[in-house]
Amino acid sequence: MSKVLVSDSIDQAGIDILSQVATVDVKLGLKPAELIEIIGEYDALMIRSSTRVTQEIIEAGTQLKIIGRAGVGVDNVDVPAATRRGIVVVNSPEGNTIAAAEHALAMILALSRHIPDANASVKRGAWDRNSFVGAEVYKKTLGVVGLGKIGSHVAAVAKTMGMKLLAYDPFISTDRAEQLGCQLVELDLLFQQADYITLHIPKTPETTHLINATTLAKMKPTARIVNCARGGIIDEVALAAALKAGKIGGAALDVFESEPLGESELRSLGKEVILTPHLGASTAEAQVNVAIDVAEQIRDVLLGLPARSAVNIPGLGPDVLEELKPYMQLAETLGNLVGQLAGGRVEVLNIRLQGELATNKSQPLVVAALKGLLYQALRERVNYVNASIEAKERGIRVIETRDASIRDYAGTLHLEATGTLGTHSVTGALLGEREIHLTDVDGFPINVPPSKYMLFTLHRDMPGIIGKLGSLLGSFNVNIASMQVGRKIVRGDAVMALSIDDPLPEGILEEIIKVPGIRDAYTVTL
Ligand SMILES: NC(=O)C1=CN([C@@H]2O[C@H](COP(=O)(O)OP(=O)(O)OC[C@H]3O[C@@H](n4cnc5c(N)ncnc54)[C@H](O)[C@@H]3O)[C@@H](O)[C@H]2O)C=CC1
Ligand SMILES: O=C(O)C(=O)COP(=O)(O)O
Repeated sequence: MSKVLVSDSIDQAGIDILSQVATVDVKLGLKPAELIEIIGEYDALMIRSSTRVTQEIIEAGTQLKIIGRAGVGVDNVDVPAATRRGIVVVNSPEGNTIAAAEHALAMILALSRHIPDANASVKRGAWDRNSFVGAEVYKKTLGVVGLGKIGSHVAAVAKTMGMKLLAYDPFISTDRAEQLGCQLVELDLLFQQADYITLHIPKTPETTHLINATTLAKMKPTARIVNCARGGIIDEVALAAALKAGKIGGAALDVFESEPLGESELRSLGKEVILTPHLGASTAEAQVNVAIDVAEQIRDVLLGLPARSAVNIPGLGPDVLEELKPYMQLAETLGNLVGQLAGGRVEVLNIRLQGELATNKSQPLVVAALKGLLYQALRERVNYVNASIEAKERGIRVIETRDASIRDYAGTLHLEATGTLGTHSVTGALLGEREIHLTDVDGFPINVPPSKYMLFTLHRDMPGIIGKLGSLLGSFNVNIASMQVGRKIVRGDAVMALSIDDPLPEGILEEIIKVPGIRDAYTVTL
């Protein structure tokens, strides 16, 4: 019989499901060393946010087949390490959406009416009505950062309270935002105009310390900020300083850079600050939902069936996978590339299967292309199972075509993304030992294997331009691994594709665009 270790507090409904197929041990509050010592005995690990599943733990889990996160965020799991070891990581993407959204809404109202401090004062025996005069949310502006599942529900409820809604989410279409009654705006405008700011984004390298001394300085002195998403999106030291200096009006935090919250200036602040111990998902309903959702997936995987919300393994049959895997990798790379060239909010994705590929099953390739396209928005949380739904929810229209007559390579895949910043296209093929090659960028023929860090320029084909770009990159200590120019006519427009050894330093793109003859430049990380 399989063995499952439950190392965080999970609703009994989940334990009951697991017990149908496995011996279940519930061991809460294990220290990392204790977990490492025992994890080798288990086939599955079920957790919430308290257990940190590090690479060391994953490597000690020699029998592990699945890690189930009874909740949304998998940032406490080293997903790449699990993937490398072939361990499926599953979560419950929707089980606690309402709970987290309602907690954020409760925070907005509690901040506005000083409910926690007023309550504490009455319980101390006082009857002080003057210290707790609040503010109404009616007709105030709410800035929603991240208009995904939780952000959308917050927006819908806030709308019914009479709030004006601004939203920032570079991966959501204008149509989708409008359906929710939100005006999509740039982040700076949201910071300047919002009376309330609520964060509903994942923690990624781009969102870490998104709220810092500089962005706090842009907010109204009365602005109140709520974080029920992830600790670390707000720089807590900068927030405490801004609150003390009266640069913003208030803050309500459910999540912290380090949990449990240790020594913190935030604890010493008054009624303008509300702190809760990561309670967003802690409702009876959500805990039943996530426990059942994840326990069912653990049960299925232990029985050899696919999981419905795997964050790291395709939910496709092994036969299809074997045959299409190299093309799926091609589709995913092209999706990721064209999404970055398009610059964020893609509204239409055209996928054309060309040559021999035109007779193939297209669905897995479409899903893989969407997974690549959404990677910048969702990171490890987008997978082959959820990519189509996630794209649909973001209002991305997918158009699929086939053209067997295009025969410059055996089979090529062509992706064209149209977004708010224009249209870009890429084509790729598999060459030799199934090696991915880019064969066209924005209509210009090239032939380069993609690399982790790349720079593309659109320029006029004229003498000296390559040298100028090379010297400019050299002056920023950027090492070029390979370079190729694609052009249609001599001295006409051309595309340059450069593979570089490291990410491009900040500020250099602006310098590149200033080089005479260069019209545009894009940097991508694949
Ligand atoms: N406090 C708690 O107990 C809970 C916290 N959470 C957290 O709430 C957050 C949101 O969860 P969901 O709505 O379920 O996720 P979701 O994936 O449905 O939505 C996230 C949204 O953020 C957007 N986004 C990604 N990068 C962005 C960026 N740089 N700038 C602006 N928008 C960006 C995405 O396009 C997406 O629409 C996650 O961090 C999750 O871990 C979730 C449940 C409970
Ligand atoms: O689902 C999430 O992302 C959460 O943050 C909830 O965390 P928890 O399961 O309550 O420890």
